[in-house]
Amino acid sequence: MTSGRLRGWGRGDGRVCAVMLELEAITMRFGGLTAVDGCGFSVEAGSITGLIGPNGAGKTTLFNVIAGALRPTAGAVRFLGEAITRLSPDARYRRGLVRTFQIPHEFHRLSARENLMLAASGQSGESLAANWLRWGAVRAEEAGLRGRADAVLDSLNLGHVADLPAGGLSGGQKKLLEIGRTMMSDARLVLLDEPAAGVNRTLLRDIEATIRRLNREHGYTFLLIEHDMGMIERLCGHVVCMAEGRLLIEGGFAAVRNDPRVLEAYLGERVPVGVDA
Ligand SMILES: Nc1ncnc2c1ncn2[C@@H]1O[C@H](COP(=O)(O)OP(=O)(O)OP(=O)(O)O)[C@@H](O)[C@H]1O
Repeated sequence: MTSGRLRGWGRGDGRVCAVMLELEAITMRFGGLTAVDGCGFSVEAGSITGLIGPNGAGKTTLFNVIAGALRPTAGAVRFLGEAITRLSPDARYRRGLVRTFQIPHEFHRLSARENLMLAASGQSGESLAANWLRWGAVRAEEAGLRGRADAVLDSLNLGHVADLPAGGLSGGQKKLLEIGRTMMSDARLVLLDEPAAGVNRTLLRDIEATIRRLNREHGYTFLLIEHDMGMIERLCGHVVCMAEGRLLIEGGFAAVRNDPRVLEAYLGERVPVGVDA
């Protein structure tokens, strides 16, 4: 069962880009350790692409390079046809490249609703001058944001925790809140880091349904790191497998699952669910 619907994105210059993200020979070294070693692949617009690989394969490091938290030692990142390797994480976020974290990064004292309102980029309430000069407009915008945050919370079945401090939510609810934050931004590509980790079965289904809905109805493209192969199989039309910093194989889930190199890469680890030993 795949999403994998191709959808081009207007680039603003009248052309349509079918490739959302291109990684060209990315290398990331930490001192003497090469965490990512000449890794390159593309993510198609409208796809849900899975990034798998054994522990230490370099997946999270690659996410950090894509999101701009790390400047690669070598290689280039292109987003919607534009080189973004030197852009800050903020500039990437404003272009619609949004990431979530394996361990959610909520503001734990703020309510779930306030966390979402903060995620909406570019509201005039952020500017002191705007607060003084256009008080009425700012208030109206805040009311609009509040309504949008409540609608997002409702759609994630989190309406009942809107006023609670985000720090008190369960692990799964925090993951949903992270996805909710992407819904408050103008996301085009969402990088999801282990959305299934530590989440119970019911919430896992909610998270999967949300990802599928955002992909189909809102046109979000997803690149997701996940060790839960059931989730990868159910969601991802395309799978990329890394090992020891390199691209090992990419393709449909079944082809990747049955590739002997993948089984060998996972040797010595718990063979992932869905991969026949
Ligand atoms: N900031 C850092 N400084 C030094 N080494 C690092 C740093 N970040 C990651 N590494 C190393 O780079 C390698 C790749 O780590 P990374 O976290 O990217 O792997 P991963 O595929 O995401 O693993 P996992 O599935 O276990 O989360 C590991 O050997 C790790 O110890």
